[in-house]
Amino acid sequence: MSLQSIKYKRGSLEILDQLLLPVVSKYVTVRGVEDGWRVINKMQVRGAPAIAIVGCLSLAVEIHPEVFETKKSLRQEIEGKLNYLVSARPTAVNMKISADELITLANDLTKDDAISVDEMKQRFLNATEAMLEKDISDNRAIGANGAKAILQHVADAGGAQAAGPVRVLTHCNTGSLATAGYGTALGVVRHLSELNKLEHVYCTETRPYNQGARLTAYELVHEKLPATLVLDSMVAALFRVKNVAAVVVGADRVAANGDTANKIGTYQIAVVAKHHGVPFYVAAPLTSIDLQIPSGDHIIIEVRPDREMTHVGEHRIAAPGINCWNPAFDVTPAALITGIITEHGVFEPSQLKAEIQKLLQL
Ligand SMILES: CSC[C@@H](O)[C@@H](O)C(=O)COP(=O)(O)O
Repeated sequence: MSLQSIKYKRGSLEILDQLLLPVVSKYVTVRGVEDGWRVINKMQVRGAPAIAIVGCLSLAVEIHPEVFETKKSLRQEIEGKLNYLVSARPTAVNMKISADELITLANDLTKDDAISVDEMKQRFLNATEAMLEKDISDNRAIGANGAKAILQHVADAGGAQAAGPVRVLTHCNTGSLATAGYGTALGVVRHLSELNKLEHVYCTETRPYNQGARLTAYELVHEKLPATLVLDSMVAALFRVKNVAAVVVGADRVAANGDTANKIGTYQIAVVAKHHGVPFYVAAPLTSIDLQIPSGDHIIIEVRPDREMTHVGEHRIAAPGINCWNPAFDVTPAALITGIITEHGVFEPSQLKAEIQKLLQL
């Protein structure tokens, strides 16, 4: 059974505290929006899809016992609190996209005279809860599409791994812990394994928060997948000697031109992959794609506290007094990206906007 980062039933929400993993496995109760904002901001829950789902469900558990006199008061609460939740972490777009969708729903229901305030609340709860199932089914589709694309690329290129199984590299954590389940980039790895086409997966440590060493490694060991941890500084050496067939990473925000913000260190892996001729894939659900911004220059990069660099847990590792720069994400230019793997297919960055507009009939 895969790990469960989010436990929800109507009126009750718990998240697996990712600050304590892999040493302690403990669930934290999220009683409402204040708790939701805090667990996202402190990174007790993290990963773009999980941030959005926990944020929206924190509002669902808050609203569940409340009684609203009017649809207008319910709508105001939904809009105000969702916009507040968007401010917990700025780079990932999923929370913003989900908030906008739910606010639109609340506005439509407010205008519809045939719907009572109680029905409006039920419809809002149903829409929020549907995010859990949808995320898992999207991830399964991403896994299948990504595995197919990687195997096809390897077959087209010929060479040692032409018939698979393949060796892949991933960065940060994009698995069950970062989503409602299955994972995005890690879903691709999982699907390769289900096809018996995964020879080995390498995961980076992902300094400074160590999502790779603490979380991805934990998931890979849990799933008994053939995996090896490498330090972030080892990627070039790894490509030189280990015959890696592809890189697959997640995304926090993909701009309309395909530029992709993801965990700090992603950009340098893409540069090194280009040098070695290794295809570089981004796995992202449509909820991570921001067609409102033309390029990655418009993405706000979250800068995290120095302490995440200077300390590991309570232990100081950096010289006291040194200045720190700690951006949590970087932007990989579209030119370095082979394909963007979505639940609807794999798109070249230059085709992304047109393909999605076609899908959404914009
Ligand atoms: C499916 S998770 C995709 C991204 O959110 C992931 O790659 C990442 O960068 C996570 O960053 P984090 O700071 O741990 O929230």
